[in-house]
Amino acid sequence: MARLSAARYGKDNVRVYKVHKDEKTGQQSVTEMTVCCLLEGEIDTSYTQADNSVIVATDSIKNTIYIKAKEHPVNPPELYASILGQHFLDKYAHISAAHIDVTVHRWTRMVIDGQPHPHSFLRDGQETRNVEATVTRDGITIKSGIVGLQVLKSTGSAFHGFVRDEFTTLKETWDRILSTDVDAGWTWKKCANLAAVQDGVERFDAAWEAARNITLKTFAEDESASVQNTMYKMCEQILDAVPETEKTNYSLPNKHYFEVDLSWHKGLQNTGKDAEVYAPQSGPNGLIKCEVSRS
Ligand SMILES: O=c1[nH]c(=O)c2[nH]c(=O)[nH]c2[nH]1
Repeated sequence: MARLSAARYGKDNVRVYKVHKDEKTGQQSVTEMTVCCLLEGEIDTSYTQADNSVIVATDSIKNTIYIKAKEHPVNPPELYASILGQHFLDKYAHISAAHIDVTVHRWTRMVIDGQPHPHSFLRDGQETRNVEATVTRDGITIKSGIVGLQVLKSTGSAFHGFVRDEFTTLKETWDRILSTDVDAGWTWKKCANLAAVQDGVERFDAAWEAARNITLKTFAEDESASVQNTMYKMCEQILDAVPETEKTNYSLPNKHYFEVDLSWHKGLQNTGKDAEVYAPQSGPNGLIKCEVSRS
């Protein structure tokens, strides 16, 4: 016997752009995001009995994403995701959960001749601001984050004292390059309803800015003993800075840069204290993850 033990469906990769035109100043602001919206509920018969009467078509879900972006603010993304998810619960009695993922892409205002340009923007990096909201009739859980923020420090990182045995070839180092693509998240205490998300809505932008600043400052200033220890310090500070969060997490690849021994060529010294030219590695890479909660 088979049993449908989990099911959700919806539209993924819905790309949305919204412009805000300030009539007074003539300044325009833009937001570009990619949205995924998946629904759960009493939809089992659509899988098990070909009963399409319980299906809100994924095409209609896509339309709803655009309509809600028109009717409501898309910033902060935590609010837009909550509004969008709440719509599906309010509209369809048989839907019990809406899972909304929003990925916001960077469009940073250009500065031309020292002045912020009123309507021109540049993509300054692949970094995105990410939100995962799960809306149910019991409340709204939101996880916010940063993905794809690429950073490198050319010194101020060590790695020694690790297990040495018959499997070990890595040398200990007191000075190495540290580089990663930051994937950071912070999970908010559950909101009872949409009004609770809206109440003090500025906390979402403030938390994103704090988390980003903490990440960069700690990465730059920490005399890193390991990726593990540096990311833990970041997590602790985010929990301190954003009291409405219950846990925080990082997932950091350790992007290796190998020294190149060039001594075979006319005795060129390029290792240890003489290292200047390195070979960046595309893989394999370390991958270090953690989640830190309030005790
Ligand atoms: O910061 C690090 N953590 C590790 O677990 C590890 N493992 C490794 O080979 N290099 C590093 N660096």
